[in-house]
Amino acid sequence: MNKDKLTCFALVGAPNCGKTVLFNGLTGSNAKVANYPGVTVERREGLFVDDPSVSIIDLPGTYSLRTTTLDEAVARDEILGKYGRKIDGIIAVADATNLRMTLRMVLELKMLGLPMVVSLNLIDVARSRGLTIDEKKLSELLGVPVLETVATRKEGIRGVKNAIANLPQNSAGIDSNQAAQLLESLDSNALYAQVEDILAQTVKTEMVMPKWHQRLDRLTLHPVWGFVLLLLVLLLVFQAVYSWSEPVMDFIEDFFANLGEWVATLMPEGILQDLILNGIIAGVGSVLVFVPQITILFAFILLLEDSGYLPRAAFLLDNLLSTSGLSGRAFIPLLSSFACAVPSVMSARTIQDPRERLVTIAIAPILTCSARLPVYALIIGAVIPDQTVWGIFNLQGLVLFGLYFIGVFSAGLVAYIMKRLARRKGSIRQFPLLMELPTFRLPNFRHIFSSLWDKVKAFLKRAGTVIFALSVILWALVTFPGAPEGAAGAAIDYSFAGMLGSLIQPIFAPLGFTWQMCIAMIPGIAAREVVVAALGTVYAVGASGSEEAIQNALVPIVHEQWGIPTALAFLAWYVYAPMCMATLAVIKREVNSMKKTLMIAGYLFVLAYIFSFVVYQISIRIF
Ligand SMILES: Nc1nc2c(ncn2[C@@H]2O[C@H](COP(=O)(O)OP(=O)(O)OP(=O)(O)O)[C@@H](O)[C@H]2O)c(=O)[nH]1
Ligand SMILES: [Mg+2]
Repeated sequence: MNKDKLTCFALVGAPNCGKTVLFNGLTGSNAKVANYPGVTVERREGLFVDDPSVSIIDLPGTYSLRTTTLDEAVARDEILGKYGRKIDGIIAVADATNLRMTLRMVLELKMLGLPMVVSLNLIDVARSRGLTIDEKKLSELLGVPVLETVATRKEGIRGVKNAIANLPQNSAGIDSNQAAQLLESLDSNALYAQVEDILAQTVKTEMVMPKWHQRLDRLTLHPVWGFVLLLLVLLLVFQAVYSWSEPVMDFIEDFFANLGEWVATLMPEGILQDLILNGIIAGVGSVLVFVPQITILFAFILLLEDSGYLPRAAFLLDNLLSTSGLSGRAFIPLLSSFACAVPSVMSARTIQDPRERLVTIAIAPILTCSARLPVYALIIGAVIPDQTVWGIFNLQGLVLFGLYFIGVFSAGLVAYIMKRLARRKGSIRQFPLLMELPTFRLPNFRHIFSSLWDKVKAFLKRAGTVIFALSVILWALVTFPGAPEGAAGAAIDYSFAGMLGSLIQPIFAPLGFTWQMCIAMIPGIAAREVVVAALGTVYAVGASGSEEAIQNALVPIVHEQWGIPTALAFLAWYVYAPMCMATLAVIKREVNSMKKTLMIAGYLFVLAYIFSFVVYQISIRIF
């Protein structure tokens, strides 16, 4: 269908009131949802399930149409039709637990004169806290349909769908200049008075927070115990990533070893067998082994996101972050970089101050993303003994925690240095952290399982596509051309990859990197976890017999061939290495400057080199 002919309805409302859950329900999409403000930062469009001639647009949350941050501006501009799309109507989502905050926006929207329905969402939470709202009266006062909904349980969605179907489909729209002027001329005091008046007539009882909620709030925001709790939570996550994943990882490893042996008995020796065994199984298998760890990490991130704990941690860290020139506002974008730097760089749009936003974007790639987990896990598995320390901690888990900590610490340090530089230029402005604290909620397990499955599926899909393809290409590069007749060295030395590796290796020799590592780092530019797959392929082909290659998983190879200093230097390299095309591309898009992007990539590269060099030089003297 021609896009211009679609009727467009936009979902508008305060942050964290459930717009995206509703959007997913109305369009059958699965956009990201989490329990903190500022999750959606870009517009997203989907077709209405009941009527494909209607398009629904999900927008970032905004408290008012007069806005300050980039993500909020997206919402306002969309409504005003500045993106060239006329909006035919508004689905306003109101947070029933916090009507005061939401109503002002609803009134502003009403002034624009667009057809509108109001979804009074989170009504389950409001009720459980003893709040009663007279929905009929509210609808009467606002002059638009108001429907109670529990978006997460799809309650009341039918009503919203019907109301949408009954909206006039081709409204005249609004004149964006006129609307902008109208918004400018609004009298805030009069609006507030109107909100209070509506509240007085519709809200019958006060909301009482349950005791457990108050206690949990006090604990999580406590200046000392709050930190202890945060530390314990993080420690638990890394311990779990290690200890809980072990049995499944062993199982997957065995599975690929058996698969390899089985394939070897099925096929005659030769080039095809070599491709399947050493190219595909060694490459893809060595990455798939990490699925359990990634799953556990994501499960924890999702749990933390859904419970309402994260923004409290942001408040706790506001002071600490401010010493480095950032505010608690940077916390959530930065936290999401533990999953991946790409959404993290995008969610920096919620930061008002442009400089703070740039700094946040610049340090996001230092924080350990989940694609680095396989690299860390491989090397830790090879050089750090699997011991219990102080009775409860797994040493490998502790080292992993340490690596994450180095990431966090370095990010803080870099931000601090950037702040000093900025101050010299006299351009620092700090906005206090003003963020709505969402209420704690029992995580919605259906949502967690389905999001988790989406993430795991995405990882598997990458293994089946990008990683598969790169493994095959790399296999070809390490296999051809074959060794000349009567050659003395190993065949791989004469291959294209061998030649390329020896060419690059001198640059990395001071860091103790072998040429195999240099080769593996090249496809790793596409995505960090590919490094592990590439190492799998390079070492499998390099091994003398295919039998040996199948049985030798990567861990013992690294253990025997690299030596501790090289392994540690490689770990150090990956703490900073800017080698991820997707991140650089999104940084380029968000900062909109090639120069800044190159500067960010450059400083990360230099840091990686220096840190790795220092680690190598120190450890060859120790080990
Ligand atoms: N109990 C309950 N939880 C809900 C309801 N609607 C949404 N949620 C939860 O509220 C949180 C926020 O939902 P989102 O859909 O991400 O909110 P949003 O309005 O899109 O937020 P932003 O994109 O940040 O503006 C999530 O944790 C949802 O699971 C509801 O009706 N009842
Ligand atoms: Mg959203």
